[in-house]
Amino acid sequence: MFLFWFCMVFLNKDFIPESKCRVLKTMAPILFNTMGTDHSEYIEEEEVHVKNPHLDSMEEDILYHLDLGTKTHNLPEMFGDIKFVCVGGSANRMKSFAQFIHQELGLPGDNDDIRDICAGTDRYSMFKAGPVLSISHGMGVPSMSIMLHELIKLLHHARCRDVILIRIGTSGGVGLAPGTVVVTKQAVDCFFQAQFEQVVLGKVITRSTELDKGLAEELLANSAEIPNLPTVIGNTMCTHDFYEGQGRLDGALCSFSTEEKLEYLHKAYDAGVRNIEMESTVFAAMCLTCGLKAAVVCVTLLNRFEGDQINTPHRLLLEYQQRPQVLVSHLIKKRLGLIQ
Ligand SMILES: O=P(O)(O)O[C@H]1O[C@H](CO)[C@@H](O)[C@H]1O
Ligand SMILES: O=c1cc[nH]c(=O)[nH]1
Repeated sequence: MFLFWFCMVFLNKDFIPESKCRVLKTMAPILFNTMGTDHSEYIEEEEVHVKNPHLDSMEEDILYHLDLGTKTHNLPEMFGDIKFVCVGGSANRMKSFAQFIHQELGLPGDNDDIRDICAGTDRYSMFKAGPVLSISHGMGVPSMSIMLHELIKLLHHARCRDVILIRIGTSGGVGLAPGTVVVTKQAVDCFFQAQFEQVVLGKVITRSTELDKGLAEELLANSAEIPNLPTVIGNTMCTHDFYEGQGRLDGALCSFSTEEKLEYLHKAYDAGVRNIEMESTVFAAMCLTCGLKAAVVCVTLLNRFEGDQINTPHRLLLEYQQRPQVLVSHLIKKRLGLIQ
């Protein structure tokens, strides 16, 4: 009880500077986690909700594709302090993001020592830097969905609280200059609807893909504080294919004309779509259902009104990929009170 009142007094904004207050507020749930459950009466914290009644009766939960489990690993000890989870398609990108954020947060130790927590499987890669978890999800909805099932259970078993999830990805731009960062307003399907359809036992279940508005606005406001980071807010279309599914003329198959392609992309633009990628709807839907605040931040690699092939030099592509990382790192540092 002493610890509780100590923290309540100490977290009072009038008592200490705002920057320190934010760091302590971030740490407070970790302190409170060690104190039993009654603190929830006093401090509002968002738990990670799994929506599966069967989980409670399972003696052990094996997170097969992450090579982790509730009996083999002490998940609260390994992950209980996680506050930010960043996900992206490629293992290398997520490793360099973990190294980058390690450096940006001024964490102790050498960022070359950051190891892949999921090294026992080659399905996904996961890296931890202080309160930040960085995980790869592969390409497409099924790959993202499997990773998210296991990640959300992991956060639940680890008793994490107040976690936000951000996808940092790449995309095709619609009417935007290559290199523009798009903060997603709404994740929409290929009919421009803000919904995700999952077939369960032969029936279609439709889930909302609403993202956290406050978080998207915060990211957009943060982008204005960073030089050379052209950023817009707009809808992101999620497709189940990179080629025909995104109206490309350069796949192994193509059943439409250039005019039909452009007509579709213009319709998408008129519906508010500013970029196209392949995971945002399932990401948004699963996070929303489980009470997790989520955002999607993708850089555009090309303007789809002008072409389909990604012929940007490799060096420039790498620089573009870093832009969502720079923006998200800025947000994390601000939230932790490390910058004003
Ligand atoms: O840049 P990432 O996160 O890999 O995502 C985008 O790139 C892949 C296609 O090249 C798709 O997975 C698409 O969503
Ligand atoms: O055009 C693009 C570029 C990256 N990722 C996509 O899904 N589409």
